[in-house]
Formats: sequence, C-alpha cells, structure tokens
Amino acid sequence: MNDNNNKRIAIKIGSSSLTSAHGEISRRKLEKLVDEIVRLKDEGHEVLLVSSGAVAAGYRKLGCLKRPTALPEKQAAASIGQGLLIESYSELFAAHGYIASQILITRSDFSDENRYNNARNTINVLLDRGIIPIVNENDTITMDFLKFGDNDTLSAKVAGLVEADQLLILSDIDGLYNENPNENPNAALIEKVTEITPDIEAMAGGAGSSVGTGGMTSKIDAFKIAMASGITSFIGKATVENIVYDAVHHTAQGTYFVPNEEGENLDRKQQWIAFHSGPEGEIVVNASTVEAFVEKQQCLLPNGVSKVEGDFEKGAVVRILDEDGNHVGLGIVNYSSETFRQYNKVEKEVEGIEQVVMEREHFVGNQEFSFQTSV
Ligand SMILES: Nc1ncnc2c1ncn2[C@@H]1O[C@H](COP(=O)(O)OP(=O)(O)O)[C@@H](O)[C@H]1O
Ligand SMILES: N[C@@H](CCC(=O)OP(=O)(O)O)C(=O)O
Repeated sequence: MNDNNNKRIAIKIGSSSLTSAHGEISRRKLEKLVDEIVRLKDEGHEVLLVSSGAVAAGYRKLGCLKRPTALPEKQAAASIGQGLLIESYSELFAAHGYIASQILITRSDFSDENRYNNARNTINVLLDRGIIPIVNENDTITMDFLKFGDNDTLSAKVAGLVEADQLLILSDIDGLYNENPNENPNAALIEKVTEITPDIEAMAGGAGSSVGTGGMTSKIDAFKIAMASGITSFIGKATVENIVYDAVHHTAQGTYFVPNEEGENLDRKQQWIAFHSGPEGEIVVNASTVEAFVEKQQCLLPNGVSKVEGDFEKGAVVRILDEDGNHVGLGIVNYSSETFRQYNKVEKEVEGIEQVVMEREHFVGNQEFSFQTSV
C-alpha cells in the first residue's frame, strides 16, 4: 500500500446502498460498509463520508408509503431520516472505537468564500483527530433552487475542498457502462476513463432505483469536478465484498477516473471560483485578448475589455466571454463594472486603473459546470 499517495479518502454512499426498499435504514448494508471503512481507518487512512439516505430512511416513519415527491414531505422525511442515519453510523463506528461526526451543508455555505474556507478548517480538525466526518446536504431547510441537488457532485466538491487523494462513489451499479444497463442488458463495463468526452457523457442515464437521485449523469458531473481538481475517483457496487479496501488499492471491479497529469489541477481558490462562486457579471474581451490571456498566458489589460454586463464590485467573480458570446472562463476582476464603463467612455483614461484586469491564478479557463439542482 502506498500510504502517502492514498492517505485521505472521500467516500460517497448512495441512498439505495444504505436503505431497504421499504424506506428504512438497512442495518446489514450499513454494517458491511462501516466494517470496510474501519479497515481503512485501522490502516491509517483519513476517511470522510458523504452519505445520502436521509429522505429514504425517513419517509416511512413520516407515514408515506413511497418516497415523497413534494418538497415539504421530502424535507420532513429528511429531518427524521438524517437523525436515524447518524445515530446508526455513530453506534456502528463506536463499536470499533471510532467517532463519527455530522456536517450538514447548503450551497450558500460554499458560495461565500469565508464560509467555504471555514468548512475546510473544521473538517481538517476532525480528520486530523481521527474522527469520521459524515457530510450530507441540509435537506430539511434548503429550498430546491438553492440546493447542490445531488450528493455525487457534492462529494466531489468536498473531496476537492479537503484535498482528498481519492474519491470513491459507492452505488447500486458496478461501474460506468457504455449504455444505461437498465435499457441495454448487453451494455459493456468501462474500466478506466482518463478524459470525460461528450461520448462518455452521452453514455450516462438517470437513476436506477426509486430512491436514487442523479443516476449516472450526476456521477459523471462529479467525476468531471474531481478530475479538474486532480483527484482520482472510482465508481463501484456497494454490496461487493471488500469494495472499499479494493477500490483504494485499485483492484476492485468498477470504473476508475484518472486525471491526466498534464491536465487542469485547480487549486482551492480556483475550485471555489469554478464550482461555488456564482458569477456576478460578464466581461466581453476581444479576440487578441483571448489569445494573449488564455492561450499565451499574458496579462489581461483593460483595453482588451470591449463590453461589461451587470453591476459588480472589484473582487467579484465574472464570466469572461469572447465577442461571439462564447464562454472563455471565470475569474476575479480587479475593477468594478463602474470603473470599466468609465474607462471605455472617457477615452481609456481613468485615474487608478492599472494594468492587470485579472491575475492568472484567479482565472479558470474554459469550463462550463452546469449541473442539475433539484432532489
Ligand atoms: N451508463 C450507465 N452505466 C451505469 N449505470 C447507469 C448508466 N446510466 C444510468 N445508470 C443508472 O444509474 C444508477 C445509479 O445511480 P442512482 O440510482 O442515482 O444511485 P445512487 O443512489 O447510488 O446515487 C444505476 O443503477 C443505473 O441504473
Ligand atoms: N441528500 C439526499 C440525497 C441526495 C442524493 O444525491 O441521493 P443519491 O442519488 O441516493 O446519492 C438525502 O440524504 O436523502
């Protein structure tokens, strides 16, 4: 085992891998996964869980016969199920001498950079002290349009936040198939992906069970985020014996997503810009600026900005477009929209406007991350 390379492991477990078909926690499924996670802990790994299952574990006790679809019922079910889930995890880990902790987050916690960094500090303290943090979206209080929406992309974002060495997504399927296996029983398993191309995206379909949420589509979105953050990830079947241990050691059946070493490796600030910030406006830049700034990595100068959309302050994240409206990237601007407008109006001479519109380390090129946001 290579301890140094695989020290910090993030594991996402889907609803169907934790609950029975009748809307209850499956003690047997949970016990099996906890036992395998304990084996990693005993080997010295730090482990963070992103666990789904709050709605699936709670709807029956709320009096619903199947997983509710209306928001208030789902939120009420999550309020019951989340407590039960954490209680079960805590008991099972405690039997092996480990402590579990609960972290519930909403998208707005991450869109504020200070709160984002604060979450990281908290999780790092827990991991450093051997605790197993268990993350879920705060389903009970989050409105649909403010949601991360699925725990697949949430797990990749949290893995990036804490600089995990690996992300394992455990599901009810043993990997990515070249077609949705629900629709084509002859679909073939893909063992390794080094780049998420449109062909790979086209393979992914929706959820397979009545409790699953994002299906393979949100998992591919998650792997895109993980790869852009330089994290190797895996998807495999939660019920397979020793899946956790074997996946960490790259011997499990499933699909591994391995980032290209020369590819993008967004640091934490760039991850925040790309996945969490939410741009506040747009700047349109001319063709020679796209070439100079993006391709040749030169400075982005004020006279390259031909148009500004929206109202934003200095320090805001903005979307950069070319003059044909194509997305060029996202980044933090050194001037407000007001200053840009004045500069363009007053013959390019505004006091205080200096040379650089955006620092390179505050720019993320070319990636459009548009994910679904409803559970
Ligand atoms: N190309 C594909 N390869 C594998 N599974 C796929 C594919 N397209 C769609 N799926 C479906 O995605 C399901 C897993 O997602 P989901 O039901 O959301 O599970 P979870 O609760 O673990 O997140 C699989 O059971 C399968 O039915
Ligand atoms: N946050 C929700 C689960 C959202 C989700 O992504 O579910 P799943 O597709 O089962 O991983 C819950 O705990 O019920």
